[in-house]
Amino acid sequence: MSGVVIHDLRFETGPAARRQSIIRVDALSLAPGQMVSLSGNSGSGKSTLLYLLSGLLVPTSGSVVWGGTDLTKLGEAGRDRWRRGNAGFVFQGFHLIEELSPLDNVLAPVWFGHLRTAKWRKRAQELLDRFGVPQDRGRAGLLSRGEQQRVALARALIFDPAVIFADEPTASLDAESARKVARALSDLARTENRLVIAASHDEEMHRLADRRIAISRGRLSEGIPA
Ligand SMILES: Nc1ncnc2c1ncn2[C@@H]1O[C@H](COP(=O)(O)OP(=O)(O)OP(=O)(O)O)[C@@H](O)[C@H]1O
Repeated sequence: MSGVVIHDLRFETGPAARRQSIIRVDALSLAPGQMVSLSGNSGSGKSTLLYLLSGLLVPTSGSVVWGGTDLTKLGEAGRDRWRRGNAGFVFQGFHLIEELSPLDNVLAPVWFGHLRTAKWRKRAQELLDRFGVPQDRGRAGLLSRGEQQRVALARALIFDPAVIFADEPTASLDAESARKVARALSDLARTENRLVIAASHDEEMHRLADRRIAISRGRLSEGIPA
């Protein structure tokens, strides 16, 4: 995976007479091995850009090319396939199945993909160990919020994705847990050559980022976040 190259990306909403530009990026490329943070006020377009980059949203025009694959040329099934093979997701609200154990949460993508659990169990355990998640407390809902987000990180990594999309990954955590998650994301980029793209309001995330992109009303600028 050689990162992403974007050209003339536009995302607009509303009827023709009242067209509203939500995202407008003339050119941008993001290389692997980096954590890229997206900052900006609420409603500036951070999540929309993540969705466009991951093919969850289709732009009005423009291209999003990942290592030669233009997501905008693929249908929904093709984009799903690309995500399964290449992308992991981390969200502010964890999106765990609280009734299941941490291990079963990490294995959930394996079940949804109709793959053999036995083959993935060891990797799931190793990922939980790596992030220091206790596995002796029953269901995931009983873990602290920081631990829950680390389970979500382990789950995002189960298929060894080249890119991780994180939407406000530290927003609902206390300062210490937030620092741990921010450092883990930065490590995943720098030491494992993944591309981490994180929308965040958290200064620590921006401080640890290799590239900082500020968004204001859907337009990007690089450097010190707003
Ligand atoms: N499909 C859509 N139709 C209409 N408006 C949309 C659509 N998608 C996004 N928007 C608008 O685009 C703007 C950007 O939203 P987005 O969620 O990307 O902002 P954000 O920077 O992630 O905000 P926050 O920090 O609050 O999560 C908002 O005004 C939102 O209402």
